[in-house]
Amino acid sequence: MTDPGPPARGASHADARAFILAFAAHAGRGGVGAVALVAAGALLEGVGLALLVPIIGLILAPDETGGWVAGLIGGDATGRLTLLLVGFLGVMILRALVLRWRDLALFELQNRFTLRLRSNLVGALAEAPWERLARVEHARVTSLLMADIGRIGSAAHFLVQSAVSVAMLAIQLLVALALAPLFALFALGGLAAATILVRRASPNSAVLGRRIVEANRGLMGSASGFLGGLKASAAQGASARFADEFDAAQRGAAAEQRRFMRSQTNSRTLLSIATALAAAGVVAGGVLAGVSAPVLIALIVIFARMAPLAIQLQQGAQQLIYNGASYAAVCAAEAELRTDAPVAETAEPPPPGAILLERVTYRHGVGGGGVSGVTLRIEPGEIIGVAGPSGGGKTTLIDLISGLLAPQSGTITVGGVPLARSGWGATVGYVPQDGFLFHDSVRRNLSWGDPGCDDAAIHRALDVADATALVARMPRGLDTIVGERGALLSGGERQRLSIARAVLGERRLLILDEATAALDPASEATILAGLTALTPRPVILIVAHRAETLARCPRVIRVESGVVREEPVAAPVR
Ligand SMILES: Nc1ncnc2c1ncn2[C@@H]1O[C@H](COP(=O)(O)OP(=O)(O)OP(=O)(O)O)[C@@H](O)[C@H]1O
Repeated sequence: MTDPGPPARGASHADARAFILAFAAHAGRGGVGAVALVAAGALLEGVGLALLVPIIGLILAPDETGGWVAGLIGGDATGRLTLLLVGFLGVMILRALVLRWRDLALFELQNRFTLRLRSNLVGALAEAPWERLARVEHARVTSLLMADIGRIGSAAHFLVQSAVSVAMLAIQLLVALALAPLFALFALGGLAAATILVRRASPNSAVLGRRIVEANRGLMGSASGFLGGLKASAAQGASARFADEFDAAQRGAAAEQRRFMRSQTNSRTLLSIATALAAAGVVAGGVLAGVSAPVLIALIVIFARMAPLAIQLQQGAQQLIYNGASYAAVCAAEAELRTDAPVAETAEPPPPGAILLERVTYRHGVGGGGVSGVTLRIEPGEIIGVAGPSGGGKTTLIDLISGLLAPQSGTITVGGVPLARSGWGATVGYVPQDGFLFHDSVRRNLSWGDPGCDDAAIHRALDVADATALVARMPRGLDTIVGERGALLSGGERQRLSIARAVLGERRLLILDEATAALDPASEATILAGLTALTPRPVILIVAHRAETLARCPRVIRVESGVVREEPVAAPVR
């Protein structure tokens, strides 16, 4: 996921169009039901408005007979008025119920749309090949998942509200046309002219929308950069600089939002004035043309209802275009993560047997580092030290063996079967140098590696990792919270808990990537002895720079300049 670059000044409404099409496709049959409810709500609104004319007529002139009401209902004026009011009430109650169902149905559509977008993006992250995942900017993902999908939710809300407004406006216009066609057309023309004027006067909402996507990302980047290096920032007195940077990013984002808000409020003010003028024109014209009082009052009621709807429609369209930029950003990120290359996936772990690399080459796209022509056979249960200078290719080799990277040429098989990521991945335990603990209890941190495990299994794993005494000393034992990234523990303690987590579950490959570097030699020896005693014992790959760590391995390979060779072993494992 690389930077899409600054927004173009001439950004069109393509983002919003793509969003509307996607939303319509997503809505499917549920959308048809919602549209039917929108139409029914609008129809009932129209019936209610149409009933106003005879009701007002009967109130103003109860003695006048005639009209379709008398023909249809008959009886005296009071009886007719009572019946009309009951009918009006019935229509309004039904309308209220239909609007309730409509709003629930529309909410469901909106909600499912954003849920699906979020799941798709997370799914793309989960399925992305490691080489793409390694390039992902965390702040961008956080910003997409939170800020942008939130904005897409708003866009979906404005889209459905706009659909409702269009339906309501259409029916009100029909009623107005039936009552006084000339005045209705006049009011419509006035509104259309005002809308065009407003559009011309507003800045490009699509451009503003793209800018706010960037601004939010900057904000998230600033926060995650600081939180990622919390200790270094505090120790080096950089916290104040972070606060300044964050403030600047925040002010940038607020300025973009303010620009959009100004444009929204300006257009709302213009439209409010235009609709007031149109209403005044209708009343003045109606009086001059001698339109009857009931019709005039009904027209005023209708226009009073149309004006806010027209404003809502215009504002909704602006919001839609503004927030459509977030939809484009989420789609772009998902497309970058997904690959067309077929990935060898199977839920089945490979059969027992040796791990075999034959003439395996992998070169990273940028810089060309990696490994070349590696041929290596690893028997089940072997313990192998992986040595070599920094940048020599150790991690690349480990990532190939764990299935994170697929060879660009050559083959990797396990038990004679080509490596497939998911089935093999579930049997791999990986411990990085800095451990990896999240802000939760020891128990939850450990069982993350094997969700179904019980406390007895956790205690066995703690034994292997020489961490039983450590957890016993903790104030709440397995329920003790370890802090964000294990900040409440020492480096060595973090490593021990990470090792305990990695050995939980049935592992066939255990990778310790500088995972004992923060431990004293005695603890390291205890842990390696515990790992050696595991039954069945997984293949254990120990990436290390320390000679004494490598000296504990019965076999050592050296990875240098991307080439792998066997290293003479100095001492047997103890
Ligand atoms: N994702 C990547 N994109 C581009 N180049 C990479 C990537 N990962 C590693 N490299 C390059 O590949 C080469 C081998 O890196 P690798 O991480 O495998 O070395 P290493 O032996 O594990 O180093 P260290 O001991 O410092 O961790 C290096 O030149 C490195 O810069």
